[in-house]
Amino acid sequence: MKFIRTEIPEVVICEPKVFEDHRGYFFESFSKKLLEEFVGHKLHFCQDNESKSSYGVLRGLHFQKPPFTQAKLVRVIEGKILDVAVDVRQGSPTFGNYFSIELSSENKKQLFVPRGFAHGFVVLSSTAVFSYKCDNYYSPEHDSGVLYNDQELTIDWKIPEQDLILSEKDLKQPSFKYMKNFDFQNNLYA
Ligand SMILES: Cc1cn([C@H]2C[C@H](O)[C@@H](COP(=O)(O)OP(=O)(O)O[C@H]3O[C@@H](C)C(=O)[C@@H](O)[C@H]3O)O2)c(=O)[nH]c1=O
Repeated sequence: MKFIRTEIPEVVICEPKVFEDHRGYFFESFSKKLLEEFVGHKLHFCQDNESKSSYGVLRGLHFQKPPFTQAKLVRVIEGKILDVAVDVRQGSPTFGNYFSIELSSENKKQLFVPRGFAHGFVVLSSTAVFSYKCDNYYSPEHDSGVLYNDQELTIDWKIPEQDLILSEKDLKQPSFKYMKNFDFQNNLYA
């Protein structure tokens, strides 16, 4: 597994080593030890999620409020997406910055999205199956988000606005300027 820091250093691209032969392919999709060594702290992934979406579906931008903040390790099993992580840690040198990357079943790249980031993705292929690990359990009471097309964030979602399909919830997410000063620091890692 190769790990690459992005321009937001805590956001890490993970590139598995893929072994191909006449039967197909094999790769280690997750190694707790290697990822912990690279990020420099323990990770306690406790919930795995999967969703399937069609072209233009945009899920996000989501995060859970303390004390249920979540780090995520995300990947694509089928299809292609643009994955986006926004730094919502007030006081961070990259507060309000975002990192985006294409993840696909073909390139097999994964993204480590730390706690204190809002996360979302849009589907670029006809369908996509998205799979991810979380290091905290789902807590609907702590579910929160930021509007995908917030004027301050100016995220390039790479597909025409008229093709986007969002949930009612995501169409009504608050704008970034209402982002509260959540205490992510004290909820970073156990
Ligand atoms: C996220 C989640 C949802 N649900 C339920 C709640 C709801 O009825 C249904 C669909 O929920 P949502 O609309 O929030 O699903 P979705 O929009 O796919 O939410 C996900 O989006 C991506 C971008 C993320 O980063 C994830 O952490 C998660 O927030 O599934 C759970 O039971 N457990 C979970 O962990």
